[in-house]
Amino acid sequence: MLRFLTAGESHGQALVVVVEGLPAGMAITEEQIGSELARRRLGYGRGPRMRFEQDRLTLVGGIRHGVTLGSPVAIEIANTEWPKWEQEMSPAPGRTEKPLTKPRPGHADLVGMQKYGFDDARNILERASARETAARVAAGALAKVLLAELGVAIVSHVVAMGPVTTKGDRRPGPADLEAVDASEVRCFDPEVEAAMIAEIKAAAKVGDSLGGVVEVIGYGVPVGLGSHVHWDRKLDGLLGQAMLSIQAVKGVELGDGFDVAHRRGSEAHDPITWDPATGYGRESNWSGGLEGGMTTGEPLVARVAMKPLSTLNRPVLKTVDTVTKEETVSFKERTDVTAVPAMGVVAETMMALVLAGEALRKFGGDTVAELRRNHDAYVQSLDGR
Ligand SMILES: Cc1cc2nc3c(=O)[nH]c(=O)nc-3n(C[C@H](O)[C@H](O)[C@H](O)COP(=O)(O)O)c2cc1C
Ligand SMILES: C=C(O[C@@H]1CC(C(=O)O)=C[C@@H](OP(=O)(O)O)[C@H]1O)C(=O)O
Repeated sequence: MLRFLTAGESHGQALVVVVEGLPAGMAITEEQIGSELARRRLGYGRGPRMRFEQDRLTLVGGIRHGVTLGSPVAIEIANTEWPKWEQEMSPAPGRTEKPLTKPRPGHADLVGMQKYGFDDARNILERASARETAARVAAGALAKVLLAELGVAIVSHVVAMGPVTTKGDRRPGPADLEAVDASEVRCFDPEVEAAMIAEIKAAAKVGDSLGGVVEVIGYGVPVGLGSHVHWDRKLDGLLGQAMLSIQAVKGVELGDGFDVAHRRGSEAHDPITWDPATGYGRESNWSGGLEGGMTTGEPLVARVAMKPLSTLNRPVLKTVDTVTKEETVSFKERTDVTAVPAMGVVAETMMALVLAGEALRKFGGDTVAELRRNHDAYVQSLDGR
């Protein structure tokens, strides 16, 4: 079993993540984690904060001389902006002189203030903020290393930015990841990429924000991760929860998802094939690599929809001042216009963490060699089955 916990506030001193359940003997470098963190910060439309703030990484425990020990791995991501925020975010008793009292519609501000009994929205938004996803991505980097040992690779790309969508259904493979990363919007098609950038520019010009859709694909996933036997073991359910836990994600589609609902059964299910050399296969992959809550061995495909960000650079969204109860508007001078490309990297992370957890559940092992041996023996045993 793989567990992880994150802690820390957006403008706090640091984020911390503890990952428990990784086998011993996994080779891990700070650079691997750092490069995943860097990928998450990128993307056209990200706000100014991404330019001046840096993630300062420290491997606190669980890794010695570049190898996991089998003990919990603890990672700290220090915030280089902390000196500027030390007073505002101090854990010592005291109060901020000016509490934030104009909650933004669509953010966690108002409901959080009501639920947790605060009169300062900062007590809520600091934790609701997607800065927390940096800690998840650090954990996801470890999960990706584990999955690579089993021949699993995860790729994501942006398929919609606001109204601009990709044409056709060409999917990047593992070898295309570098090309996708080289795109400022993580879109595989240069023509559509240009239209997406134009759309972001247009939204930014009028102080508005954009959402979009990302496709995440898991390659090399073995047959039989997840299970049909109980609701909370179904991989579709685990993936749905993991993706929907990402800030501003409002929809998840597995395989052809909503589209299959409009087809007849004869055009909705992937015909099963048999090849003496490669065993069972599917003629198509409308199911997105999932049947009965288990992976089929076909690419695992999830599409993840993000709403337009709720902080706007233009004062248009109506709200109420929680002190005076007077109508006012919510706006801020600094926000991302869109974070869809960054969300794609977070979605890869969530798929990696779910798959790594299920791989450990199925194959077990205290060392990575044991995990690999168990995996390979199982894959071998499928020969002809
Ligand atoms: C990578 C990433 C960056 C985000 N950046 C912003 C932002 O700059 N401004 C904003 O209002 N929301 C941003 N969000 C979304 C908010 O964190 C999110 O809407 C908020 O926590 C409320 O949660 P909910 O939308 O899931 O209900 C971002 C989300 C992600 C995944
Ligand atoms: C800091 C990150 O994302 C932040 C997520 C976020 C939000 O409301 O979720 C709002 C923005 O922060 P601020 O309002 O301070 O400019 C983003 O920059 C990050 O991803 O590392």
